[in-house]
Formats: sequence, structure tokens, C-alpha cells
Amino acid sequence: MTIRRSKISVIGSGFTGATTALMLAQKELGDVVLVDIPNAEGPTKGKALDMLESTPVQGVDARITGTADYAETQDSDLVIITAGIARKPGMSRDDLVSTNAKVMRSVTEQVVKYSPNCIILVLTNPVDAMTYEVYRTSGFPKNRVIGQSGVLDTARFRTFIAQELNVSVEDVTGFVLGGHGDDMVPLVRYSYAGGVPLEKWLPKERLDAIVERTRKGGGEIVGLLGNGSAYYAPAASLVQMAEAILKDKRRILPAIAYLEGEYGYQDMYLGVPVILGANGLEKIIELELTEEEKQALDRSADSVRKVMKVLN
Ligand SMILES: NC(=O)C1=CN([C@@H]2O[C@H](COP(=O)(O)OP(=O)(O)OC[C@H]3O[C@@H](n4cnc5c(N)ncnc54)[C@H](O)[C@@H]3O)[C@@H](O)[C@H]2O)C=CC1
Ligand SMILES: O=C([O-])CC(=O)C(=O)O
Repeated sequence: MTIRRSKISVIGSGFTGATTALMLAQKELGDVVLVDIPNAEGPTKGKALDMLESTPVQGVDARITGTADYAETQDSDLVIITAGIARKPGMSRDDLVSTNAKVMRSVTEQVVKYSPNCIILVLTNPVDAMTYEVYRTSGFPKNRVIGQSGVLDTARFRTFIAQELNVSVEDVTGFVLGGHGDDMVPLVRYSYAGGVPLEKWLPKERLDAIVERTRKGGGEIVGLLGNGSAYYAPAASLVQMAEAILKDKRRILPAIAYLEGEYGYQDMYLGVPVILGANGLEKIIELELTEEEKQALDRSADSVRKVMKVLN
């Protein structure tokens, strides 16, 4: 038997990709290959070397390399796609669709060529449609192509609730469903602080305001940064999903999954609660929704379908 460390390739060495690579190494989840286009090869190698040189100080063992050559990604267990363009103030995530769809196709062809058995996590926006594009291009089974949005959206919701109640973020749970757009669906009814439903902690107006801030959470950061979008919390979210898969934790997390009838939707990717483990997406969990919640999810699914139409 040969024991080897997990190999994780992160495609795109920009803000989210580089931050993800560092966090993966800091958690010793495996060796990391950071990949970008040939024009960005120098900075990609430089970032990887700088990260590698932080490992003796941090007391972690992880090889981190930077490259523009996909051959170095060969036999990755997990590939995280962050490549593409990010939005600037005044843009919506959907404005990125045509440019990033092309990037998804070219990146996925290379990923599949060198790592035909990997699991792929997609971050690039508009992420529900981009995950679909990666799924279509890869020809992989649905359990091996998963998108990230819900862990991040839920983290924002939990942050705002914990601030409001002045309690630990650890004791606040939440669930955000739907597409990663301004009509995502934070499910207050399934959210708790210390095991007590949020509706018992806060009046409806405060909860509504926090739901609204969560929906616009990405835009809030875009407005503040001025030249790009969020990356610390997105990277942390990807790493939580990666850890669930690489350690076969079978965590229950929201993720963008391929739906074949679940929640009443067919042939599309949308954020739903799932179990993540060694096979990637192990299972989709179907929650019972009220009529109002289902209508909100339908609106969100319609927005995702509109973006998917551009792809077709
Ligand atoms: N799903 C989510 O929750 C989130 C999604 N995002 C999305 O992630 C994407 C990346 O964001 P950032 O890292 O902030 O952008 P960035 O601009 O800092 O980095 C993107 C990197 O992708 C590279 N790239 C472009 N085309 C490529 C190709 N064909 N092959 C390999 N690399 C390529 C660029 O050279 C650049 O280094 C954006 O689309 C952004 O909207 C960002 C945060 C959260
Ligand atoms: O808002 C953006 O463009 C980036 C993103 O998806 C997020 O931070 O939620």
C-alpha cells in the first residue's frame, strides 16, 4: 500500500485562489498546485513560493507550487476552480457569464485531461450557471461537480445574527438556499441560536433586515473594496467544503448541486442542503418548505435559468 497526501489543484491564482491555497496548506489538507494563465505564471509561482516559505513558521507540511502547466495538476484528488473575472461596483454577478463560461470550458478540458477521477468545486461567478457549464464540459457524474455559495451566504447570515445578538458565531446556525444572487433564500425557520429558533430571539423587522443584508452581502463587499469582490470568506467556505470531502466528514452543508427533480427542479444547478463526503456530493437533503419559502426558491431558480439561457 502506498500512502500519499491528497493533491489539490486551485485554478486561478487571484484573490480567491491564492487565499484558498494558503488556507488549504494551513490546515494541512494536502499538497497544493496553484494554476493560472501563462501571462500570470511569474506572480503565480511567486505567490506559491511565498506561501511555501510560511510553512516552517506555521509548522505545517504542504508542498505548494505555482504553474501555468496543467501537467503539474496530474492526478489531483480535488480541483477548485476560481479562474475568470470578478465583478466591479455597478455590475451584477450575471454580467460575468459570457467571459467566464469560456474560461470554464477551457479550464475544465485541461482539468479532465489530467485528473479524470477528481472532484471539482466551482467558485467562479455566476456560480450556479458556471457549475452547470463545468458539469456539462467535464462529462463527470453529478456527485463530482459541486459549486460553492451556500456556505458563504450562510456564514454572512450567521455573522450578522451573532453581531445582533452579541453571542458567539459558533452558536448560530443558518441555512441559505437557492441561487447565489440577490434573490437567494435565507431560511429563517431553519436557523437557530443556541438551539433556540431565531424567531424567538428577534422581531420580524430585524430578521427581515438581516435577510436583506445577507442577500446583498457580496455587493456590500464589492462596494467597499472598489476593485474586486470578497475573498477571505469565500476561500474559507471552499476550504470547509474541501475538508468535508478530503476527510470524508459527511458534513451537512449547503452547496450548489445538480437537481433531477429535487425541490421540483430539473436539469439545473441550485443551492440546496447536501451531505459532503469522500464521493463528493453524497446526498441531497430535501427540506419541507412552506408555500412562501417555495415561491421564493422558485424566483431564485428562475433567475438562475435566465442566466443559463445565455449559455445555450
Ligand atoms: N461563488 C462565490 O461565492 C464567489 C465567487 N467569486 C468569483 O470567483 C471568481 C474569482 O474571483 P477573484 O479570485 O477575486 O478574481 P481575480 O481576478 O483576483 O482572480 C481570477 C484569476 O483567474 C485567472 N484566470 C483568468 N482566466 C483564466 C484561465 N483561462 N485559466 C486560469 N486562470 C485564469 C486570472 O488571471 C486571475 O488571476 C470571480 O468570478 C468571482 O466573481 C468570488 C467570491 C465568492
Ligand atoms: O459578490 C461577488 O461578486 C462575489 C461573490 O459572489 C460574493 O462575495 O458573494
